Amino acid sequence: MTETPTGSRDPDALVRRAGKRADTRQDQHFLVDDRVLDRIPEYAVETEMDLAHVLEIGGGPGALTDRLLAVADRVTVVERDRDFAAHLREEFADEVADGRLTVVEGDALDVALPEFTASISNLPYGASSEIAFRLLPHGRPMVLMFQQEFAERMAADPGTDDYGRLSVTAGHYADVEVVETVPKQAFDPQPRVTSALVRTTPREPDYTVPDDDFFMDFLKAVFTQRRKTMRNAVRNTAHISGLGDPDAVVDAADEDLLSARAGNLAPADFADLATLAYDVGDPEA
Ligand SMILES: C[S@@+](CC[C@H](N)C(=O)[O-])C[C@H]1O[C@@H](n2cnc3c(N)ncnc32)[C@H](O)[C@@H]1O
Repeated sequence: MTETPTGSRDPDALVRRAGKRADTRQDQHFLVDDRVLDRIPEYAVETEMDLAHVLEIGGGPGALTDRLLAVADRVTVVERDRDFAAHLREEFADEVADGRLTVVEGDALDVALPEFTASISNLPYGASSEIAFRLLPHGRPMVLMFQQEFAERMAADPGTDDYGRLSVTAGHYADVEVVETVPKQAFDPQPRVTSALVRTTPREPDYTVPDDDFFMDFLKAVFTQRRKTMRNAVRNTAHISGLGDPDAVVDAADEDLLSARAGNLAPADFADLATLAYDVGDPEA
């Protein structure tokens, strides 16, 4: 335990007190740059995120946990590594005793998640996509660290090289912005690639879809063949192939969409086509 006030623990000292070498096969790359660590909660505070109960995935030695405890009423941290989970309980024993910190030892893809008001995490990159798509449907604002390339694809606009299925699926749940790129040197051990912080602001989509699962399947099918026109992209996909049938009755607006390529369509366009596919395709096929 330490007497250091919450929010100013030295990240290197935390790593030493954790008494464990980072295992990069477990995605253990720890943030050791105080300036980056201090800015992360700021991205939440400046947009007035509700910090009543912050969920952190992957606490590690606890440098970010420490910053979160300084701004949040309550924090739950999920950590898969048993030794780091034990270290977090010891390092923040006062906050655990006060009920301000809960340490859940387990895999973020499996454990029951608490009701949280925001998530702020430096994600394990090996599972960052799965974890993000487990969190996004909760409809809470988030500040998350990803590999830069992934972050840029998530935030990309239609018509850009980075725009793809990831942009549309993430954008289905939230507005996504890259707020900062983070160099490798901010971590120890350093990851192989540059990182980036993403802020997500949940919103209801400005379109409707037949159902979310069908929409996600539809996007997967059309982006697998992103260089083809939509009509050709759906032709070999059994349950939506009715849409690619030249005899299918579609109105002029949808005809235009079917002649376009996925990379140039906006989310609302995909929603229109998914609705049409739902109506003309054979869901049993
Ligand atoms: C990139 S480190 C971040 C650690 C710390 N938050 C920081 O910023 O320095 C990711 C952490 O997630 C943990 N982790 C890896 N995979 C996990 C999973 N599937 N579920 C929960 N924690 C995981 C690792 O043990 C590691 O402590």
